[in-house]
Amino acid sequence: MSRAVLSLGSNVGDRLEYLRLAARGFSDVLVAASAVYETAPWGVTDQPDFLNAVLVVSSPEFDEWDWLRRGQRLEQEAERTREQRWGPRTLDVDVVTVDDVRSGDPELLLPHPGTPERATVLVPWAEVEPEAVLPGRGRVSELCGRLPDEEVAGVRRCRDLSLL
Ligand SMILES: Nc1ncnc2c1ncn2[C@@H]1O[C@H](COP(=O)(O)OP(=O)(O)OP(=O)(O)O)[C@@H](O)[C@H]1O
Ligand SMILES: Nc1nc2c(c(=O)[nH]1)N=C(CO)CN2
Repeated sequence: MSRAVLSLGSNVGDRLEYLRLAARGFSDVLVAASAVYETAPWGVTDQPDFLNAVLVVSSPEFDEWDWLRRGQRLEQEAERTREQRWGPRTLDVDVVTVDDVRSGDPELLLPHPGTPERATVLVPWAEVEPEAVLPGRGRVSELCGRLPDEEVAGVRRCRDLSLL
């Protein structure tokens, strides 16, 4: 049995359709889906804005590697290519947490190390799980509160779009 938090991102092509492809790919194990957010790019800033969202998923059969593999299969379905670190992509599925699992394996770092600094993950996650805790780092809502205002403001909820 495991429960995972997944971050979805897209900034190439039909961004909403790619996020929906991912949501459909997890529909059998879906617990909750956030709203869709339009977000300013971080890392490589000279690229189009992203759509981001978070899924909470749970399955009696899955371990952390199963979540990673299913996400990677969906990235392939979205014809994702790997050209540049932090560069444009049709679909990114990151495993943010799996229960309290800690992993230093470079193929699956858990919790995902970028999480405390990424408003694009923390804001949608706090929306679906207001009491959530990032293992070892504290409450997600408090981590959000520590980010610079302009980063949080760069994560804009799209009221006219929905994942499901
Ligand atoms: N928690 C994780 N979730 C998803 N992939 C991970 C995780 N930890 C390590 N990886 C590994 O990261 C590798 C590269 O992933 P990817 O190209 O999506 O990185 P990125 O999205 O550009 O950067 P970042 O991981 O900082 O968001 C994959 O081969 C995958 O095995
Ligand atoms: N706003 C935003 N910026 C990014 C994102 C993302 O999901 N959202 N993902 C990246 C590579 O993982 C690089 N930059």
